[in-house]
Amino acid sequence: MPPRAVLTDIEGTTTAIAFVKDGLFPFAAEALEGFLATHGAEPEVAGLLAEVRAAAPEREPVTVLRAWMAADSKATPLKALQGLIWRQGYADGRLKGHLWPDVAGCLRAWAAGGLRLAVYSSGSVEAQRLIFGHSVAGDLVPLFSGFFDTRMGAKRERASYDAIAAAMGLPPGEILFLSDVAEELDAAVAAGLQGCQLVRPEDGTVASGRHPEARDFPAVARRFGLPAHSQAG
Ligand SMILES: CSCCC(=O)C(=O)COP(=O)(O)O
Ligand SMILES: [Mg+2]
Repeated sequence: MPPRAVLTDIEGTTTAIAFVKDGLFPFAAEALEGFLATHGAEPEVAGLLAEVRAAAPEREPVTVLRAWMAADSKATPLKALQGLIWRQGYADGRLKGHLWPDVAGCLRAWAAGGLRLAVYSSGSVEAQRLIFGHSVAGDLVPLFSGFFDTRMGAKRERASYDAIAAAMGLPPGEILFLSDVAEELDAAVAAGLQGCQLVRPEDGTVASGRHPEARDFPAVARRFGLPAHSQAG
């Protein structure tokens, strides 16, 4: 059945892994203490620090956050704080959201063709809106009708995809999930979604052999009968 909606991952799927690991993560790491000193008492930040304390009550929150960063943990309060720190960098132009050149044209063509588009990333909803809102291809946020992060559950858990399909109001089988990570696709397919692994050799991703594969978004379109991408980018 041709998909009626596309749910996409970000890192490794729409966006270079290097942009996240060598750009976004160090930006947040360098700014962490200064950000907490300036904004730590604000309700949103204080609430996230309370979540950190609840997760690891025996240590200082900043120590826990540093350990999570070092481990590339997908802990929800860390991802939310990173999103808040990146906001300033996108606003003043120090950050520009990377997208592979094949991505924006396809997203525009798919939305114009009537597909519903949504994002599911370990990056917070704020971070998702920032990367697509300040992308190298312009503001793509209006193309999306849903943004989902780890508040829906972990990306390798089937229940997260059950919850996202319910939130999108579509039968799971009508949603195509795109990711570079086979374990995320395993969970999505277990929930009944269709899945396709983005295997971008220039990003170092490796095919699992367990899912349909595509090297870029036009190849996804060909494989799943989606509208062809626009040359306008
Ligand atoms: C929203 S851009 C930052 C992505 C991020 O923080 C991350 O941990 C990567 O997660 P993804 O689920 O997009 O692979
Ligand atoms: Mg990914």
